[in-house]
Amino acid sequence: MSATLDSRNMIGAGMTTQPVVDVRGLRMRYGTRDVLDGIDVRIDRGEVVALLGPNGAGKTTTIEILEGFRRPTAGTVAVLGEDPAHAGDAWRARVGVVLQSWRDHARWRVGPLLEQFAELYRPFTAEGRRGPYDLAELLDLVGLAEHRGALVRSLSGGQRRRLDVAIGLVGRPELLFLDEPTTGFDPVARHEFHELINRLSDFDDTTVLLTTHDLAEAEKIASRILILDGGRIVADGSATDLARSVAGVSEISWREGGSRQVHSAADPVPFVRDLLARPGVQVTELQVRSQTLEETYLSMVARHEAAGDRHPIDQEAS
Ligand SMILES: Nc1ncnc2c1ncn2[C@@H]1O[C@H](COP(=O)(O)OP(=O)(O)OP(=O)(O)O)[C@@H](O)[C@H]1O
Repeated sequence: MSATLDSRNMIGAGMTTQPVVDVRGLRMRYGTRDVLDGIDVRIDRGEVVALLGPNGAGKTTTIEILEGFRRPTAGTVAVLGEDPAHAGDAWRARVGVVLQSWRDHARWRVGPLLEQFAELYRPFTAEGRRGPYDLAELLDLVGLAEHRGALVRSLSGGQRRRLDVAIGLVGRPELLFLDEPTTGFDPVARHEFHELINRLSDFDDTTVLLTTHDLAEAEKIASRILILDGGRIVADGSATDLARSVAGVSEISWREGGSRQVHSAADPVPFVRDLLARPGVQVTELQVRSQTLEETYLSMVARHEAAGDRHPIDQEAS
């Protein structure tokens, strides 16, 4: 083992590094269909990872396996050092889950419901862990302070989703799973949610794994992006890393002698340097626009579609 320990990976002073999520050779077959076809992923403490992919790519399946709600067909899965399929309540207390949708709790009021959940976590408050959130602090964090006494069924869709996030957070998890967390959020709620995720990872070192179809959201909050397609991870890196791996990533535009010019380059710096160094040419309105994650994503998925491995393998069809 290396003598220098990355502080993100440390479980506590003097303890060894351990990935928060360590998945090897993960396969999932539904009937005759291989939805996950050999996935290897390691996620370290404090990372905010967005899992992207087309509808049906297997994002929810992957997350449900990591949460311990689904057993994989093959592969090894360790989450916070344990196999989620066999981990007990003490492990579950360290993990927060926001599923795609909840349909129960409608007759509860927001405050008592969250207090009830907090009580479930209290017995698992270990030394060095702060235990569940205080209700007022939690309501404030998720923007529900004014709805403390409201019936759950009276909440709007976006408020209901904030409550889901609060339920996932109440035990102050070390690892938070969020499956399409911002569905139904208005732009203000979305912005506040992004700030909340940044705060959790920056100040509490919470590890976050989320799925989303909102690529601008992934670009904004995720330190790392995984793209799942055709049963495999086809891209893994920061939004900038991914953009760099797709040709012609930056668009340089400028005005010269009254006309507008546009050029694409993988690395815009040498091009801009040469452009500005040309004698007698006056360049104005110079702009360099990097490829957005949406453009990168579309290029990558199209590339895999063209390669013929877009869809999970259907054994019967082949
Ligand atoms: N319990 C199940 N039994 C059979 N097939 C299933 C089951 N759950 C999911 N699937 C199939 O597995 C594939 C992956 O589903 P999954 O929900 O994991 O995808 P996803 O990437 O989360 O999709 P979306 O973006 O639409 O939420 C889909 O083709 C789905 O129909």
